[in-house]
Amino acid sequence: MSDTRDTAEIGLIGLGTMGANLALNIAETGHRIAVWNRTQARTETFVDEAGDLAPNLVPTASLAEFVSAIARPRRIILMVPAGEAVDDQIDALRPLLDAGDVIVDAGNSDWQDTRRRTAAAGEILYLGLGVSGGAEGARNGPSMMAGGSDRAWAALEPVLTLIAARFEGDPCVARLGPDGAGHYVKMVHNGIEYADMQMIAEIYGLMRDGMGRGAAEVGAAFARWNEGPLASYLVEITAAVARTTDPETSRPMLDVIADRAGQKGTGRWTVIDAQTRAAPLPAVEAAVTARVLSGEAAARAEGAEIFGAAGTLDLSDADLEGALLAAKILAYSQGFSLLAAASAEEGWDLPLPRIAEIWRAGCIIRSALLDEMATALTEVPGQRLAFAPAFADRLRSHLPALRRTVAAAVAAGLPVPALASALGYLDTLRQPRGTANLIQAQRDYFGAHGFERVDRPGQTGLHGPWTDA
Ligand SMILES: NC(=O)C1=CN([C@@H]2O[C@H](COP(=O)(O)OP(=O)(O)OC[C@H]3O[C@@H](n4cnc5c(N)ncnc54)[C@H](OP(=O)(O)O)[C@@H]3O)[C@@H](O)[C@H]2O)C=CC1
Ligand SMILES: O=C(CO)[C@H](O)[C@H](O)COP(=O)(O)O
Repeated sequence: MSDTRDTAEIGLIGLGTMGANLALNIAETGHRIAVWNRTQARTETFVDEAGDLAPNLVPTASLAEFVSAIARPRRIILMVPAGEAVDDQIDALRPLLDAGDVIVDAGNSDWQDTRRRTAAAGEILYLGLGVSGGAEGARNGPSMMAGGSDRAWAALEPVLTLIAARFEGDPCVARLGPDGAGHYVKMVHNGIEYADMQMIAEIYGLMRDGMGRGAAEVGAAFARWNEGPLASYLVEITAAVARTTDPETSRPMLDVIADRAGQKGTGRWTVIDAQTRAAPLPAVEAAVTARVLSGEAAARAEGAEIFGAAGTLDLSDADLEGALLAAKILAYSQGFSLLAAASAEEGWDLPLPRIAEIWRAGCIIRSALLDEMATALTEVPGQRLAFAPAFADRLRSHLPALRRTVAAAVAAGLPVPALASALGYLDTLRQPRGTANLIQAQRDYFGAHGFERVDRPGQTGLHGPWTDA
């Protein structure tokens, strides 16, 4: 390739689904961007197909050429799979970089890896950047959650602001805290995404299996709901996929796709992290479990043989819409509660209203509700979103629909684990005297674990006068 020294303002490594689109997005802002990909043929195809944007791309054939093509201080975005690939890429880059250069990890890295890499970066600056929006978002405007030092952020803020999605002119990007804070928020975003997708899938299952509706009818219902308070990217794409026909068989696409969902890890990480902080997200747990059980096709077939088929449902569209809305609010509320817990524990001071704001456009969980959530989180900082007056009102209106839907599904034997868990979460939070007194009695009975009495608050380690069972 020709001499490219210092000809680019920024660089990007990893021209896969996200990296290629992000590079084109940056090129479109007028920035010249150097690109390098492990498999060189991909770089060549990428530039060949870049059309009018090709003059702003600086293809490079080696890592050394890539680094020398970028003006100093260098800004280098990594868009490669999380884990070993990121460490390997940093190790390969490090000897080629100078103090003050910035590495940006824009993949879905584990936030603790980002914390470790930030600490090890020395004179190289490090920014952990959660990017949401899939291929379309990366190309036309993602939502981005940054974690790192002020210096690292200052180096990237101008270009990230230019490429970000905008909600009424407000760019959907922010520095949310130091080191792993950005990747942490992206992880929780993905946890909410899992719950949102699972709840939508459960509503689809009720329509398909309990109400005998075909994919086109399902698509029409989601399209209608997307005009109301449920308006969101995930509801919109659900309507689109349900209405798509397989060109090979002329059957609905949904009917030809195997019912086995994959996962890369962020949902599972969210659940594990939440449990370690005693800030559980049952709706996300249910969604992760459902993805795992979706892989148990043989067991599900055997279960159907042993226990028989599910029954039918008598529910209105209004019930299904209200159920999805209430459960969705509860899932987002659980996510924000986890962010609040992590913020306090890690000393991050996460700006929860700003997080809701930068999720209003560009990201996979964007939803009409997020603008209202940003306001609610500003008005009642630290409060559970579900208890904020605007959302408590919405929940009071739609909980009867969620109850009718869950009750009917349970009675018919149709699985609604995420919808039911959202309801169980709220019902637990509205039970002034819970049932953990019995748990404590049992623990004391079998293991002398002790309990506290209601009439002697603060005095712990008391034991019961248990007799043999
Ligand atoms: N797809 C999505 O919707 C989203 C993905 N992400 C995250 O973005 C990151 C990239 O994802 P995506 O673009 O989908 O992935 P792809 O699989 O499409 O692309 C991966 C890219 O990384 C390169 N790569 C893979 N392994 C290595 C390695 N060991 N060393 C150097 N380069 C490597 C590949 O190069 P090669 O051509 O040689 O294989 C390719 O360019 C991931 O962390 C993902 O979780 C974040 C948000 C959304
Ligand atoms: O980050 C994303 C969206 O926000 C990625 O698409 C991610 O891969 C989704 O997670 P999973 O693959 O586990 O479904």
